[in-house]
Amino acid sequence: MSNDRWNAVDTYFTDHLAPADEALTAALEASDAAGLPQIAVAANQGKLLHLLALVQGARRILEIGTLGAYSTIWLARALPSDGQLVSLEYNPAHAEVARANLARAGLDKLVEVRVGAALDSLGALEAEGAGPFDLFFIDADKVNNPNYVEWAVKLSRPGSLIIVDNVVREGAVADTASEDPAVVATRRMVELVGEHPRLTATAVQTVGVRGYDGFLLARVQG
Ligand SMILES: C[S@@+](CC[C@H](N)C(=O)[O-])C[C@H]1O[C@@H](n2cnc3c(N)ncnc32)[C@H](O)[C@@H]1O
Ligand SMILES: [Mg+2]
Repeated sequence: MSNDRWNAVDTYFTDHLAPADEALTAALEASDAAGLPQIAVAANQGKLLHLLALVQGARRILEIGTLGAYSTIWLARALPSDGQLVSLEYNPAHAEVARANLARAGLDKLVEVRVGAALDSLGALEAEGAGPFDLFFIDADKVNNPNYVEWAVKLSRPGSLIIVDNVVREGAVADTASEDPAVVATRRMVELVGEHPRLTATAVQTVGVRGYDGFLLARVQG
């Protein structure tokens, strides 16, 4: 089946179930204008994040990898008015675009974008006694995915959800011989999750406007 077919189906679903609005469109346009890479989640994936946060009744969300805050907007829109989302971003230029996009979306009071290497910010969050978070969206440098999952468990409560994006690596995740650091780390993360005594999880392959990919969903048990 061709990418054209995947795109057409994604567009059909998105038009009917996850239509763009002014703030989402403006966020993507501002991200493009600032030269950010076009690697945000697709609209229907953003809506899935939104729905997962709603189903979870999430009040506190931690995102690792902000880019222009497109996924952040979908997630933050599921929060109650006293909710909080912390999004960790390494690149100050990305964070600047993200903050402007969040302000335009009216979400700047709910969302804090923290600049720095996520591993440093996660340490700082723990030291501050932040958490527990109800939902984690991990979508940054893939080589650190095992570390990010460990941190998510540390900052979780029983029942927290952990979503890890882009786990398929164009199918290479099943390649035991791959030496690609992102693939090796993703495999380590999947196996860590599978063996973790406090996690129950699955992973799903997806196709669509972002090509062939997939995500992992885990729940922290008691
Ligand atoms: C795939 S993009 C995030 C996309 C965003 N979640 C969305 O779907 O709209 C990954 C982001 O992670 C950031 N990043 C890369 N390494 C990082 C690190 N060590 N700590 C924090 N952020 C990092 C990149 O600068 C980039 O903005
Ligand atoms: Mg992603």
